[in-house]
Amino acid sequence: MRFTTAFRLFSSSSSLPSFSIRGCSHWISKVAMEPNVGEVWSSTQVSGESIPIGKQIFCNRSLNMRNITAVGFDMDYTLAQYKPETFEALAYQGTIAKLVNDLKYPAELLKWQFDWKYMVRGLVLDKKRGNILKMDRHKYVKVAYHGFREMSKEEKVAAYGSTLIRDSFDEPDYALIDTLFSLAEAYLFSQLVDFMDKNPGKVPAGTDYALMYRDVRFAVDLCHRDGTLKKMVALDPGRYINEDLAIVPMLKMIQKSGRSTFLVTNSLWDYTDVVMNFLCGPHYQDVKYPDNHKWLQYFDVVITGSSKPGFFHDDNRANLFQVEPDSGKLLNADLQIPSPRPTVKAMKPTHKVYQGGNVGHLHRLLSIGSSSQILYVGDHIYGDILRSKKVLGWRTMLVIPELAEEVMLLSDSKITRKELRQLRRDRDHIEDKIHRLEWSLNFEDLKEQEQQSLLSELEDLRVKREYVRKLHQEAQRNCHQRFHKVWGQLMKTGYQNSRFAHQVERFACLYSSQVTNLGLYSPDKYYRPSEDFMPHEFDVLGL
Ligand SMILES: Nc1nc2c(ncn2[C@@H]2O[C@H](COP(=O)(O)O)[C@@H](O)[C@H]2O)c(=O)[nH]1
Ligand SMILES: [Mg+2]
Repeated sequence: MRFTTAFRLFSSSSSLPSFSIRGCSHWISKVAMEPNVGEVWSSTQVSGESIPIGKQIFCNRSLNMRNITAVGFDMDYTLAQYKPETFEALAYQGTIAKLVNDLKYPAELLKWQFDWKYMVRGLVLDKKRGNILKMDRHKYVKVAYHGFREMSKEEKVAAYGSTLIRDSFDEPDYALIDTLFSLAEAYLFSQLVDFMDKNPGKVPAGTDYALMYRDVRFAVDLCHRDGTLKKMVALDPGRYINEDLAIVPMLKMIQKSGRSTFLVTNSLWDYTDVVMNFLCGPHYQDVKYPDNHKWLQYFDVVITGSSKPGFFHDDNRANLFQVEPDSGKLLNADLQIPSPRPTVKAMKPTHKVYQGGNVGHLHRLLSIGSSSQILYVGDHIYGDILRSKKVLGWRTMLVIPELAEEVMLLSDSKITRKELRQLRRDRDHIEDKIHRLEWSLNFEDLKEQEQQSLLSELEDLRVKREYVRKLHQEAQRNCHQRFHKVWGQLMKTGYQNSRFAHQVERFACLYSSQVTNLGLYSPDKYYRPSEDFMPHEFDVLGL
């Protein structure tokens, strides 16, 4: 048997009192006694008969919950919704501090401010060119900024317009902003690009955009690993995480329906315990028992330090450790999980907290016969959703907090969108007319008078076309800016689905703004997708 420890988070620092898991109780009881500041992210109350649009669960691929026997959750940005204005700001400040103190960037960076609303998910950073891109589902770059300067159409075409060499826009030359954790680093990268362009002598010698990105990535990574973020969250979770009163009722509902529940998070045990204690209690009534890991009762299996997406790989040979919740000690657990025996229904394991391992371990711990019996809810397309669905065949639900606002704005933009579509049709109509006139003028045997009349009509139409083109462009810009001043609608780029939307469509069976929206539907719900339409069907059916 091998003993080691899970106390990486708090034990590495000397600047704050060194905590043990038991030691955390002093701030837990503080949290328990003092009301949490800030808004409640969601509650169990939904007024009215129907589910408000911002809380609905949308379905890409039909999913009958009756076939699901285990529901699993990611923790960070899924169950725990961080407040970007404090949490991402903390990551931003911590990263700058490391750039200045460890990597010798100029001290004036310490005065920089973070606009947490500027960056959005789904963007792509071009590390070499210092550009931030938004593209459509065909990977055509539609919006592009160099630092904070909008690129002209000509610049975009020069950098990304080649139709012969289609770029994949993937690592290593590009970085995907596919988790909310990346917003601060993307913003800082843009600031540094601007800064270097204006002050080439002020950055360390030999620095280019790609190197700057690497420095930022290194510093962000360190903030997540050395406790810069986690110690602060542990001291005052309510400052960084939205309280969510609907989590416990949702978990209870799933358990009551006879399904297993599990948690698979990349966070280590001590931090997981901090966050889950905050989300699930102990609350005020439990002040006497603040450190009892009460939240564990809502899960059958908890896997921390899972190293997703590697956790989902078949060839992952990571050892599985049992975690002793009170002490945080690790015990090698690989040998103690029974192999699956299809004829004998395995007993539920008495121990439930683990670290590491792989998906095979989890299936055995849950006695899962078929991977399609699992629904996993996460926030990260690559870390949580893509591999679990594509390779394992798990059913998936993606949490997209931005969706709540997006659907509200979408609903407000109905009239504008109708007008936009009409302008587009007008333009098409004029262009077709122009084509017919040009055809007649070129290929038909016309009399002089007829020719003059067609030429004059053609001239009028060309003026009209320009007028409608400008109207359409203006209306499109207004619509774009109503969603986000710079990047527009999360799920669209012009008339096409955005690259992010395309990924959601391909990899998430379900998607919704909050994990707790699951609690608003029957645990036996049959989720059905909406009908698909091809472009010709829109016209023929008048949609
Ligand atoms: N070392 C790094 N850790 C990171 C980074 N970005 C996020 N994180 C940490 O991952 C987990 C996510 O947990 P999950 O519940 O969503 O699986 C959390 O502990 C984050 O702090 C990073 O860039 N480097
Ligand atoms: Mg997560």
